[in-house]
Amino acid sequence: MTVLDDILAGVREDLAERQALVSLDDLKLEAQRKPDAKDPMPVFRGDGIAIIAEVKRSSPSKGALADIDDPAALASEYAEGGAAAISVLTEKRRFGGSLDDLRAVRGRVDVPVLRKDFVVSSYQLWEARAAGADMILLIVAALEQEALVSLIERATSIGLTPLVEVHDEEETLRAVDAGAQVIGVNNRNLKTLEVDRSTFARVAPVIPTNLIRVAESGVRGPHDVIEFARAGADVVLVGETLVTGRDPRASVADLVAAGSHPAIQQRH
Ligand SMILES: O=C(O)c1ccccc1NCC(=O)[C@H](O)[C@H](O)COP(=O)(O)O
Repeated sequence: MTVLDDILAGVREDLAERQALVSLDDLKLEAQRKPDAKDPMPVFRGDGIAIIAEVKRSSPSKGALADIDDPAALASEYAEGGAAAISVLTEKRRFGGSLDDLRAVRGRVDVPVLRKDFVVSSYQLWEARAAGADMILLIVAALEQEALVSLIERATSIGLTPLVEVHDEEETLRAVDAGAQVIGVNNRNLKTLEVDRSTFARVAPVIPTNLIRVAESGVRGPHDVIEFARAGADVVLVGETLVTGRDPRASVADLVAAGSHPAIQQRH
C-alpha cells in the first residue's frame, strides 16, 4: 500500500461518517445559499507569478510543521503579503486540517480559497462549496479517468475551479483529456514523498500553453519561484516554507516580488 492509498482509505472512512450525518440534499441547499465562487483565472493569467499560500499544520513527509491556532489570521497575513489565493488543507488524519479551517479562512479573506484534500466523491465538492471554497484540488493519481472527467465537470458546474494535480507526463495527458484548465505539477512524489524540483520543468512542456500551469511543493524561497517561472509556471503553490517561517506576510511578499521580476517572461 502506498502513502496515497493509505491517505485515501482514511479519507473514505471519514467521508462515510460525514455523509451519515449530513445528506447531500442538505449540503446542496447550504452551498446554494453561499455567495458565488470567486474566479481565480484573471489573477492567474495576470501580470507576474501568482502565489497560492497554504495553511498546513502537518504532513505525512514531515510530521508536525506548525501550531496554527488561528488559520484565518495566518491566511489574512498571506493575503496582505499579496497571495493570489489561499490553499487550506482540510484532510484531518495526516494534515491536521478541517472544513472549519476553510470556513474560518473564507470568513477573513477576499482572495479565492482552495480546498486541498483528497477528493473521491462529488459530495466533497458540495462540502467545499458549502464551506465557501472557490477552488478544489483533484489528484489524477487518486482517480479513475471516468471519475476525473465527472468531478471536473461537476466542480465546474457548481462554480468551483478545479486545480488538477499531476506528477508525470502520462497523468498530464489524462488531465488535459479530462478537460482541466488549471494543472498543478506536484514536485512531491506521492508514493515516496520525495521532492524533486526538476519534475515541474520536465512535465510542464506537456501542458498546452493556453492552460494555467501551477508548480507545487518544495518552494524554499524567491529563487525557486524564479526557477519555476523560467520553466513556464504561471502560479506557484507554497506550504511548508511559509508555515515554518517567522513572518508569513513578509515571506509571501518576497515570493510575489520575485514572481514580478521584469526578467520573467509573462506567458499569458
Ligand atoms: O506534504 C506532504 O508530505 C504530502 C504527502 C502526501 C500527499 C500530499 C502532501 N502534501 C500536499 C501538497 O501538495 C503540499 O502541501 C503542497 O504542494 C505544498 O508543498 P510544500 O510547499 O512543500 O509544503
